[in-house]
Amino acid sequence: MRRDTAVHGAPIGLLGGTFDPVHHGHLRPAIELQERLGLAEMRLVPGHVPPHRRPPRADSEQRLRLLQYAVVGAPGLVVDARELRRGGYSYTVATLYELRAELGSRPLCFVLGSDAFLGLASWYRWRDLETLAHLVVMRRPGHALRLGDELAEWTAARQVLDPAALRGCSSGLILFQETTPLDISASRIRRLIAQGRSARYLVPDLVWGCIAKEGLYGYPQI
Ligand SMILES: Nc1ncnc2c1ncn2[C@@H]1O[C@H](COP(=O)(O)OP(=O)(O)OP(=O)(O)O)[C@@H](O)[C@H]1O
Ligand SMILES: O=C(O)c1ccc[n+]([C@@H]2O[C@H](COP(=O)([O-])O)[C@@H](O)[C@H]2O)c1
Repeated sequence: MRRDTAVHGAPIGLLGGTFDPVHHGHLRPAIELQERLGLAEMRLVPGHVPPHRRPPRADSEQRLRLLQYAVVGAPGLVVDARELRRGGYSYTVATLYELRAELGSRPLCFVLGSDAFLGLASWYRWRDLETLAHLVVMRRPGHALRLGDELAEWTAARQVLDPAALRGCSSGLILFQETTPLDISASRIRRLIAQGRSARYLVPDLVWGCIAKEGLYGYPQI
């Protein structure tokens, strides 16, 4: 934990994901947290090969393009493609080590949905994460937060209720946050498109346009 380190600069938020494709369920909570937590920016960090799931349907360049369309006109949201450049499995701990080396003592807030948080104890070197970043957990509709004993105990020792606490140290705290509940998932979007149905308004219009233009996820090409 780095609770005693002097910190410099406003916190930076990191929302890691497969983003296959990015959707409003990522973007609206991301911008709410960026504003509420006073983050200098919220970086969307697409993974290359996800460690804990099947490979994405769209390739890395396609998912990156969709993300770049998604953040047009949203100055608080930034795309950070380091995991795509690094290649291989996208272990969060490796990404956070890189960022910590670049950003010194600045608070880092790794944001994840409650579904991802439930699996935290299976992540690669998960106990190192607290030495590198705070964790901010957004409640995801349809995913009750029933933690196993080990994760519940670990969480209780680190949880804070006041978002301002994250600004006072570089890493090591856990904050749960309510964001606008949007029951949207990338898998549902992929399923809709594969069935020849519309996923419009679940994603930004520019993202939908790119999916259609590039024929992603089985979108019919005329
Ligand atoms: N609707 C949502 N509300 C809150 N958090 C979300 C939502 N959708 C995704 N997240 C969170 O965003 C991060 C990246 O999610 P990811 O890219 O895997 O999207 P997904 O919709 O969960 O994809 P899939 O359906 O393919 O599993 C994860 O931490 C996930 O919990
Ligand atoms: O580092 C790990 O072992 C690890 C295991 C599972 C998920 N993650 C990260 O958690 C984030 C959300 O994952 P996902 O599968 O919901 O897109 C994303 O940044 C993943 O790289 C990381």
